[in-house]
Amino acid sequence: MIELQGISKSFKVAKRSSGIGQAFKALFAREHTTVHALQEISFSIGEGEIVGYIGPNGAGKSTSIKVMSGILVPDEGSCSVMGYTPWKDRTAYVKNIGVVFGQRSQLWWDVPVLDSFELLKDIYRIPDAEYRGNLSMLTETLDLEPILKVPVRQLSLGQRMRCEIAASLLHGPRILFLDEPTIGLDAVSKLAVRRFIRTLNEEKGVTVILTTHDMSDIEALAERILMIGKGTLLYDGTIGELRNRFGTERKITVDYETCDRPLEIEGAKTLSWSPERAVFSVDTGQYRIADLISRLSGQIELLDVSVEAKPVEEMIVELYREHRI
Ligand SMILES: Nc1ncnc2c1ncn2[C@@H]1O[C@H](COP(=O)(O)OP(=O)(O)OP(=O)(O)O)[C@@H](O)[C@H]1O
Repeated sequence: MIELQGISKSFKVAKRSSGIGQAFKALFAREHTTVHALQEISFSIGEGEIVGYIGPNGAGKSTSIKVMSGILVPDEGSCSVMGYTPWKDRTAYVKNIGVVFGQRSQLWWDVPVLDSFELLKDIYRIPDAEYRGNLSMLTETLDLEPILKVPVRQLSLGQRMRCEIAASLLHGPRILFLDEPTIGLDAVSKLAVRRFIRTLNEEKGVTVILTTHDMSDIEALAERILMIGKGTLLYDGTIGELRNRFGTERKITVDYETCDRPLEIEGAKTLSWSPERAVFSVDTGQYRIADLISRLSGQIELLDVSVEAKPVEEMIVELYREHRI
């Protein structure tokens, strides 16, 4: 559905010098530097996938989204999305995609949300019946009824984001590009946005490309991760593969009434112990967690047990460190 082959994009940026003398000189001979935002990026994404596109600040994520959505023309390489070259066949192409930039609005600030939607209906030339069907589905699933008549500038960030997502889907696109859609949202709004994206993907088969710095977004939504750093693609794999790459260690925390001696279980290394709680580390490649818990419960009455893998956030930080980005 999406195919990028050797995409590169550079920006020429004017050098800023300090001091009045330097600024005067720059009026006549401005110096430039080149920022290589994307360097020979290649990947393909299949229909119905949800892909997490991650990387540290300035890695090239937004530039990639802009190339894929046809806003930017790359210097080199080819990009085909549903058979279109995004920056060439723009008018026909944008009917097939939805784009949300979390940091920027596509809604008109001073008019009620519904008026913005009507304008988008005209811009995208959405047939009446299709518009009404999509609007009613989006109003219900994103709980927009109470805010449809409110001007955008009066909305909270969470309310606005739900409207932005609806706006990007009014024309029923097959692909949705989301650039930091949960930035600044509270926990409840984040969960609502994630639930909606998941349902959209499962029920309508919409392909989703999601950039975010929030690794819990990635964990909740993306099966596959593309990681970019300094303009280069550094990792392409599933979260499961990432977990295996970082080992099969799991942390087991057990709570019990009281126990006056450290518990010892074959196959588990004790990380910490107190009369009410013990924490073990287990290699699940060698020992089954169920066996360890059953051995523990044979020794002591357990009140609570939790099993944790290394958080995705930590794995990603290690991956960034490995690649020195
Ligand atoms: N219009 C532009 N003019 C000059 N430089 C740009 C422009 N757009 C992006 N860049 C540079 O290209 C590089 C990649 O930027 P990009 O916005 O794609 O990163 P990002 O991964 O989305 O970062 P962030 O997570 O901070 O949003 C950065 O060094 C940025 O300064």
